[in-house]
Amino acid sequence: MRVLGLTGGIGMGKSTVARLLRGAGFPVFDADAVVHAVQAPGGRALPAIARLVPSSVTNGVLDRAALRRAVIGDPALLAGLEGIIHPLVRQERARFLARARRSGHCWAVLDVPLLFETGGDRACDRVVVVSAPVDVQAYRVRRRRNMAPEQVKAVIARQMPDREKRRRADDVILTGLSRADTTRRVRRLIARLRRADDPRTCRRKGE
Ligand SMILES: CC(C)(COP(=O)(O)OP(=O)(O)OC[C@H]1O[C@@H](n2cnc3c(N)ncnc32)[C@H](O)[C@@H]1O)[C@@H](O)C(=O)NCCC(=O)NCCS
Ligand SMILES: Nc1ncnc2c1ncn2[C@@H]1O[C@H](COP(=O)(O)OP(=O)(O)OP(=O)(O)O)[C@@H](O)[C@H]1O
Repeated sequence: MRVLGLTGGIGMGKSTVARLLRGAGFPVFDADAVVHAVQAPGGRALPAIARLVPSSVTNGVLDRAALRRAVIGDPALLAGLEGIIHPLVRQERARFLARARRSGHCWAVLDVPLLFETGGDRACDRVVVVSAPVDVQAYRVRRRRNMAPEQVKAVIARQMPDREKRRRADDVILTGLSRADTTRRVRRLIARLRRADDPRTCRRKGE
């Protein structure tokens, strides 16, 4: 089995590409979903987050917007939060890869926003970077989330610059045009991935 890393800056269209790959039968690990799960009521990260930023947790429920406000612009606090979250994400990722390997898939996809920043690309055979022009990125993030422009800037500043990600990528999927165009680009990517599959060693169940 080979591992395909999928990454890109906030709002670049990564989740959209992940959905298309999942729809084509690829097992996809969603790091953001793991972050959300460990931060949900009863989640494994909650006690430590409540100690780190006490005002963000009330009656066992995390206020993500409050946590975001607290950590954005406070690098030490964000590093503390990442220190809580990233080991849990790594654990879940290992479980996911073991499962995908056991079931004999040709490819497993790791959808991780901070793939390069956390060295996760070292576990990948290929890395796909999802990218769009910066003005499209800013527009999407503003429209979808209730985030002030300076918060958007702070998140983007924390992430590796898009051009650096594209430089390190094996494939780049541009999402600045229509959704139909994004879908076509992902189809072409899937065809490239499958060309190198060896049906004697893996299966394409549903893929
Ligand atoms: C700061 C938090 C509370 C904000 O929550 P919110 O619901 O507003 O955003 P969400 O979790 O959906 O993240 C949206 C996007 O923000 C970006 N982002 C999130 N965390 C980080 C980070 N630590 N550094 C850089 N970008 C980040 C990613 O592009 C991500 O896709 C949350 O993102 C969090 O707990 N982050 C720390 C964990 C982390 O490093 N996550 C990144 C994925 S491994
Ligand atoms: N051609 C396109 N391709 C991909 N996404 C598009 C396109 N046109 C508009 N969008 C929209 O852009 C937004 C951002 O896409 P998506 O949620 O996939 O990004 P993301 O990189 O996962 O973002 P985040 O890091 O914020 O979770 C979505 O609302 C999506 O519907």
